[in-house]
Amino acid sequence: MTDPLAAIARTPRLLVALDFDGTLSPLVDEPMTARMAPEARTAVAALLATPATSVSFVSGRTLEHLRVIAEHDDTSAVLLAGSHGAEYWTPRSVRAPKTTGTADADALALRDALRAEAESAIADIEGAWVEAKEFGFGVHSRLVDPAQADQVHGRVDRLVAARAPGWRRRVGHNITEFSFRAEGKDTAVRLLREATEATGVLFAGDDVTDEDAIAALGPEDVGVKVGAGPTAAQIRVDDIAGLAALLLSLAHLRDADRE
Ligand SMILES: O=P(O)(O)OC[C@H]1O[C@H](O[C@H]2O[C@H](CO)[C@@H](O)[C@H](O)[C@H]2O)[C@H](O)[C@@H](O)[C@@H]1O
Repeated sequence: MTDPLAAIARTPRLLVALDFDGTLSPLVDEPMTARMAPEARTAVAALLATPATSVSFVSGRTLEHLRVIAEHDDTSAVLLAGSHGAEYWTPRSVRAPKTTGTADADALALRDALRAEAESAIADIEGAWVEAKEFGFGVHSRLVDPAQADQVHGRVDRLVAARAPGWRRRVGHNITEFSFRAEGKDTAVRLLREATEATGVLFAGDDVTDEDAIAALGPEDVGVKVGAGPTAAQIRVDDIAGLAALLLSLAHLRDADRE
């Protein structure tokens, strides 16, 4: 049987698309303090130094927040997809993907109103909080007594179902997210593939929302699941360190193929 890593290493133009939280960065209580693990940082740098290879972070984070936690600036070669594929940043050498979704004044007003209502709905539950996001918001329960977590998410689920039934709902690690934009990480991979003219994509992620991207990969691509849980990925690694080792191997294989 063909080794999927060795096969993708030989693709002429490679895109390595990586989820951020839980994949490159350990999960932490305060989301804005999340940073890439040192071994993940080393592996990303190795891939960026490899010919004909693009690296992208594909995150549910608002683009502005992703740039902070990824310690990313305008000199960076890493492409970014934020808000689950609704926002992009690319270096000057790569044409930025065009999205078709909108954010008109009515949608933004509803976002702000529902976020305030969600905050009121869970205000009595210790540790529960609402993260403001570009196209919606996220409801966090990481710091909530586990016996009350269902209540937190249930209250806001009912609120959004009644007031914004067309919004997209996503579940992740101790979070429920709501967005008036429908893009998913599958959209991100499609648009980034076009932008980078990639002939093959390796996507890695740890959470349910990453499965949108993994399920949409083609036969030439490779999906990597980080940690436990159901997946359509061909490869599973135990944790961030395991992924970093795999990415480093990919960089070495790709370099070796070119010698
Ligand atoms: O797509 P990702 O890069 O994995 O982002 C998904 C969400 O990540 C953040 O929440 C998660 O990480 C937090 C920091 O480690 C953690 O406190 C929280 O429990 C996790 O759900 C982020 O806050 C969300 O906006 C992202 O959508």
